[in-house]
This record gives sequence, structure tokens and C-alpha cells, in this order.
Amino acid sequence: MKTGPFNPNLLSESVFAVPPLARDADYQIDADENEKIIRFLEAGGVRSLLYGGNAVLYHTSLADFDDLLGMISDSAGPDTTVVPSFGPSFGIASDQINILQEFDFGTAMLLPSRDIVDSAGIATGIRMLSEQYGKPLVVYLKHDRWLSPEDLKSLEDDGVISWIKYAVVRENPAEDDYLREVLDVFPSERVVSGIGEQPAIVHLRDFGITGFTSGCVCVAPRKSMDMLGSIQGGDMEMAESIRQYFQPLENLRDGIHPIRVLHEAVALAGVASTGPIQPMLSNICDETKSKIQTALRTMKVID
Ligand SMILES: N[C@@H](CC=O)C(=O)O
Repeated sequence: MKTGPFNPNLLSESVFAVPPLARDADYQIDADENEKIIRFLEAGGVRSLLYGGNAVLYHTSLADFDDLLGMISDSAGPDTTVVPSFGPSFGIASDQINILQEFDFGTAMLLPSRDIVDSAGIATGIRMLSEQYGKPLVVYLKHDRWLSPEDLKSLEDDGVISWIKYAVVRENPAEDDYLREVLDVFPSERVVSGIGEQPAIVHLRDFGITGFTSGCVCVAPRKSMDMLGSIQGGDMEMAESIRQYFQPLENLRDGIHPIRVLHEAVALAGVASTGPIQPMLSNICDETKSKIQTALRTMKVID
């Protein structure tokens, strides 16, 4: 794993893969299977990994968190940057920082929660957690106006934000007043589109933000990296064709459940055996599996 302070220049150099987390039959983190996912991504050119929602870290125990950090530190290649996520509750986040401090990650992302929070309180939480960690944190904007632009600006002025994952889902990503307000107070070079390939062209081309995160990259890393390169090189026709390439799987994720479908898709694509998913989620049924196989065939990921 690449260690040392997080370098924001990396945000434009690789798609940020957001992998599922493989577990064995006893629900323990399966280091071998997770390493297969990491090697597959690295072989496709990916150099940035974000363990968060798709790894269901919202529900992880402190012991699992420790195992996870050990596993990803050991498994990621020397040129691969890894960002783990923690939280979402303040108390758990604070306990997890004690564990994070035993490892050499450049930053970590606070998972968002919509319940029992308000903007000023979230800002206080981010400030205190960053101070405890001694490093700036990744802020995950998943819900509209979760953090006001004023609070964001004051956090940026205090130097506690590493970068922002912007993932507020809009029917039309081109119409997004909150994203414009965020970009009025925070540098676009440190904002990453956080909803996969589908809104990435609009976010990068029209809003000028930097890179994108993706779950689907875990079944076709080279394609997703090519999409990033096409957008950056101004070949929007190619970028659009790759966006459409990912649609069959993304449509299933949108229609059923993005995390549960990705967890199985990675297994059905033959990348690694992902095993049982972390409770409070459940593995998908056979009917959904066969829909995923059809999508993967359309994408030519499997025969
Ligand atoms: N939610 C997106 C990007 C990751 O955060 C996905 O899973 O594709």
C-alpha cells in the first residue's frame, strides 16, 4: 500500500474503486479473496481503493475494522492508495480512530448518517475527529444539504478536509444547485464524483470536478479507467459509449440494491468469491443472480 500523507493529485490519476468485502462462511474477512479483488483491479490499472459503503462498513465491529485495516495494508500493491471509511456514529468513529492510528493511511472517510444529525453538529464532529486523528478527513456528501456551504467553508478554512466524495443522486445530474454551492466554497480539484460511471461525464465535464468513484469498476476495471481517460482527453463519444456499457449492471443495482448486487456481481464475474454479505444486509436470491449473469454477458465480462 502506498503510505504517507494523501496527495490530492492522485484523485485524477485513477478511478477510485469502491470494492465489496469478501467474507468466509463464518463471516470472517477473507484475506485471500479480497486480495484477488485488489489484484484484479490493479491489473486493470486502478491505483485507488476506497473501502466504504460497498464493503458495508456501516455495520462493522471494531475487531473487524482492525482486521480490515491489516488486510488492506498488507494486500494493496506499493503504488495503490487505500482510503478506509469509519463511523457513521460519532462514538464508534472516535473508537475507530484509535485503531486507524496504528496504521499508515493518508486519510480516512467518515461515513454519512442522515439520522440524528444537523449541519453544525456534523461540522463539529468532523473537526473533532480530524483533530483526534491528526489528519484531514474525506467528507462524504451523500444527502442533499447534509452540510451547509457555510459549514463546509469553515471546515476547509480549518484544514480538516482532505477531499469530498460528492454522491447526491439527482434525476438529472446536470441540475444540481447543492453541487454548485459546494464548488463555490471548496476547490473542484479536491471534489470527486461519488456515484459511479453514470453521472461522471456531467460531473467532470460540466462541473469541473476531478475524478470518480465506482463499484462497477470491480468487474471491468480497464473499461472504467478508459472512461476516466476519455473524459480527461475530451473524447466524450468514447466516454459516453463506456457509460452505456456499464448500464446493464448499474440498472440492476439501481433497481434492486446497489451494494447487494455488486457483492454478487464480483463473484459471478469470477473475480473472487465474496461469500456472505455483512448483516444487516442479505445476499440476493437466485432470480437476481441470473439477471446479473445476463448483464455480465451483455457486458462481455462472462461468456
Ligand atoms: N456508489 C458508487 C460509487 C461508490 O461509492 C458505486 O458503488 O458505484
